[in-house]
Amino acid sequence: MASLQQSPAIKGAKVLMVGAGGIGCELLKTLALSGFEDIHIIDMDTIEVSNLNRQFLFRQKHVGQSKAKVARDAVLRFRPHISISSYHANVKDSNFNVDFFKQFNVVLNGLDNLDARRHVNRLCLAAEVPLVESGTTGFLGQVSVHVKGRTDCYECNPKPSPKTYPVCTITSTPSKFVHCIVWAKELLFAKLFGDKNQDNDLNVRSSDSTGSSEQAEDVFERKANESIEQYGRRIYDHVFGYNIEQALSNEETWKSRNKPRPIYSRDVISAELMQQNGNSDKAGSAGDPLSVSAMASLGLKNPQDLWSLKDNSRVFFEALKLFFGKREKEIGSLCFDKDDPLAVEFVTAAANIRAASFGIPLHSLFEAKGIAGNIVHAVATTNAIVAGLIVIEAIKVLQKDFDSYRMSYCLEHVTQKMLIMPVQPFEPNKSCCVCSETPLTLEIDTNHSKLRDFVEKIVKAKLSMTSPLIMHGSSLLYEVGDDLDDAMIANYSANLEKVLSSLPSPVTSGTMLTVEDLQQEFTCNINIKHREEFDEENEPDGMVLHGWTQVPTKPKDDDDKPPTGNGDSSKTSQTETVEAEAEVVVKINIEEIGASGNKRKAPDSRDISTDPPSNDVNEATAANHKKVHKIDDGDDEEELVMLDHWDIDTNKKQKLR
Ligand SMILES: Nc1ncnc2c1ncn2[C@@H]1O[C@H](COP(=O)(O)OP(=O)(O)OP(=O)(O)O)[C@@H](O)[C@H]1O
Ligand SMILES: [Zn+2]
Repeated sequence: MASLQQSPAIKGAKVLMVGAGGIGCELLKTLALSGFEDIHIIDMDTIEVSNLNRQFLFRQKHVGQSKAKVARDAVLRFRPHISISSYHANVKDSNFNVDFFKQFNVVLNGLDNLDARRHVNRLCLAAEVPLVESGTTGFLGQVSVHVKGRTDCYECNPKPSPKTYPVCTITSTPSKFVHCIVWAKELLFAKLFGDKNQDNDLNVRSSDSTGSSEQAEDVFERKANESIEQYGRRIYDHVFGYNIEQALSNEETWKSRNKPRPIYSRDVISAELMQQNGNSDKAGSAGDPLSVSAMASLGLKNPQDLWSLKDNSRVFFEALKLFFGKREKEIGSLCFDKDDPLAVEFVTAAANIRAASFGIPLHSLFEAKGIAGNIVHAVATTNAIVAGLIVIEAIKVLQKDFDSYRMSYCLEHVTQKMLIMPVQPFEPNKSCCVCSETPLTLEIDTNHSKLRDFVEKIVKAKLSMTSPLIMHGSSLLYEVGDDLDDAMIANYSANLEKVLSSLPSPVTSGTMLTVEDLQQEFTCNINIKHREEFDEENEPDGMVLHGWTQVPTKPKDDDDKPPTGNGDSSKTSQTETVEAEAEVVVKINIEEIGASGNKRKAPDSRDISTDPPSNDVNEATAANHKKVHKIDDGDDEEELVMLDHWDIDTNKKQKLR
């Protein structure tokens, strides 16, 4: 270490760290102790109590303060002679442009989301600064080096997309606890407490036994003069009783499935118990919404206890009562938040009651919260190992030791006698639209899709552009920027509402659009192909982008039977972001690791899934579809999306277990 600390390459290096969270805290400490003397940190967050168990540079007294600044101050206390600059800001802010990035010798990412990682990747490519990228999920971790022209870029390889479930699995035929959680948080919670105008696939048929044509929406509206107990019972009986009876009446659905059992509140909770349910005085104060808790009110203490159907029903009623009693102002604008205790209690109870109805094992609040909040518990040691690996790669980059660059994977179980698996970096993917400027193809209905749809669903959501500019030949269709005059703003706003074929410079089949992000200095050409029909379940955007390196969303659980005519699966899949942001991808084909155990031949570009074997769009897409591996979302274990070697022929799932 002493000799390393003296190395001019390290001492003279100017390093940018993005993210001062779990990995970032470890990284800053390791950089400082390894002899780095000029470190810059960007982090947009403030410190939360939940960070303190692993982000060891922070203490209780720092809660609410800037992570970047507190991390800087903490390290300067034991390395006072070095220079650390902190920026409490979003790395996507316009002042962190290519010129800003150019001043650094290497950039080190300790981020937690795809969008920011992509953004930094593009800036590093444009500024020609090497990037060391990292990620951890529980015991799994990964570090990779990206140097323009020598290795792949961060976006050369596909990334897993959020897990989605077919609507009818969620609304009608759940078979796993996670399906009940998605139903409880994205449908029931959203329906009762969220924005009334948003799309919601909850079965909203009237519960009116007289068969009147009561409007569906009314079922979830609290009626005038209806007590909260009456309202709660009506909702309960509607969603757990009446809706299940309705579903049962479709016999086809249950030919190959276990029939659910309708549950009515009167069978679970007596009128007397309902009256005594909960002690609101103990439930927390309306002035502090996050202190309000049905568990406290009911005297339920241990979040790891498994509640009975009766207890879940009590929590359901109590949580509903507390939302209306203590948090009424928020009703209509709430979104599920894993850090909102009352929301977690309600969702746990509702999911468990639904699970009981469908014969699915019930779960504790602790477990349900983990599933609902997509929580994979962070392991401080993994962060520390990954930080060490980042510094090792950074030093190689600074010493221009190209042949020694490695991607490293932290494994959960020893594999080939190793827990940390180093492999040679990939070569650049010649079809990568980011580093190889290969054009993309977009299938879209040019007569129905508006420019706004294209901007939101493709330019922002898929291409992660922050300040896009869209051109058709020399005609500018859309632009974002601070320096636009009123006439331009009005013109672009009008364009957003026009369908593509009616734009001033019409976009039709065969058009090539150029989309550019000025901040990222990233330009991308998109060939437009007119198409009219899209599969609502598999192509919910109503447009399909080809040649882009995101793994297509796998539309169905393998073990979910096809819907058998339940009738209400007409919309998009429910998005269940079990793996959405923690996108660690383990891409090792164990067999490819040579006898020495630490080498992997850099694959030729055909090995990389995003480099399809032919230019045929459909063939490439079909191949990509074959290569999607399923998250096995078993109810009681966390597993990871495994992208193995992406070999079209072998297409096998590898579990590191
Ligand atoms: N666009 C961005 N600009 C700057 N910092 C970012 C950006 N996106 C994410 N980060 C930072 O990256 C860090 C990631 O750290 P980590 O994964 O430990 O997340 P966390 O928010 O601290 O923890 P948790 O999500 O578990 O509560 C966070 O501190 C976050 O603020
Ligand atoms: Zn690339």
